[in-house]
Amino acid sequence: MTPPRVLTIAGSDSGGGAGLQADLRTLFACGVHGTTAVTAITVQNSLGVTGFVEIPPEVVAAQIVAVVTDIGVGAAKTGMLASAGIIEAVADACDQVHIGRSGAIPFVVDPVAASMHGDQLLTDQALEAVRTLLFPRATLVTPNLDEVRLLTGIDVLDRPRQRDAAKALFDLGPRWVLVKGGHMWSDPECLDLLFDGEDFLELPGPRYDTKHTHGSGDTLASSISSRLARGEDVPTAVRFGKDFVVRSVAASYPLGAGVGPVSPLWRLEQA
Ligand SMILES: Nc1ncnc2c1ncn2[C@@H]1O[C@H](COP(=O)(O)OP(=O)(O)OP(=O)(O)O)[C@@H](O)[C@H]1O
Ligand SMILES: Cc1ncc(COP(=O)(O)O)c(N)n1
Repeated sequence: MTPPRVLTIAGSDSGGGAGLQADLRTLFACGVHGTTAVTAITVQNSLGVTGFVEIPPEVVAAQIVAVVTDIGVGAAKTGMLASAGIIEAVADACDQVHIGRSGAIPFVVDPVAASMHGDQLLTDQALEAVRTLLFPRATLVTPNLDEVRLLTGIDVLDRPRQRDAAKALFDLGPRWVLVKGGHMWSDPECLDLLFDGEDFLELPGPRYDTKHTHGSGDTLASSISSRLARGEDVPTAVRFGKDFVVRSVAASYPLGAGVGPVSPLWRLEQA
């Protein structure tokens, strides 16, 4: 039987820890067929990103239309989008194939701005395109605290500010906001906060003492997308994703001389 399908619109990480490689690994472990619209090719290893080339915007758009019109899609997610030109092309292509709030297909926007080493993966000019073109189309946005600061100017240092940030992000137009708490270094837990414009849902989790968390954001957004593609509602899919990423951080491993990746392989070992 054909499994559910999820489209990831993301960059390639040559080290295999994050980006579309992490997405495909996670989708496979979640029993979903993953398709890709590649946005950029990074030169990357466990020590960081030393460069990237962008894929021409029209080629990114053509990949989206090609896979959705033939293979179909139950949910789509974004990762690294690199430039305003690519974001504009993604927004147009998504409208064309009914991905996002105006269409029927759930759209998870992970507004990746930088790698965990601090290497920039999105131009400064593109932030405005994320705000005005992507957020209003999104079913769910999943920023980390650095991305929250870039998008809203709010420096989240504690849980009350995390709530303020969720409200400010909701005002940009997404249906749901998930403010991830992995970068709230003073917190002994990793608390992610889901907001629908009225109610908050707290998703507490442990903070494992490991530096090997490369790809945790991609793993979270992809595992959530895998459940949205099965027709689950957002809170149910987000609860699944949080549990999935926590287990994947617990199963992370060292790789190279720097930061190793989280691993969704625990799920296959359980099968
Ligand atoms: N050390 C940790 N132990 C357990 N869970 C973690 C840890 N670090 C992050 N997480 C969880 O992983 C997910 C991603 O969190 P984070 O806030 O780090 O996003 P991110 O910066 O986009 O991830 P990354 O840049 O590492 O891909 C969240 O659900 C967060 O709570
Ligand atoms: C191609 C690509 N996409 C996303 C990330 C973010 O992942 P992380 O924050 O773990 O470095 C990355 N490093 N590379």
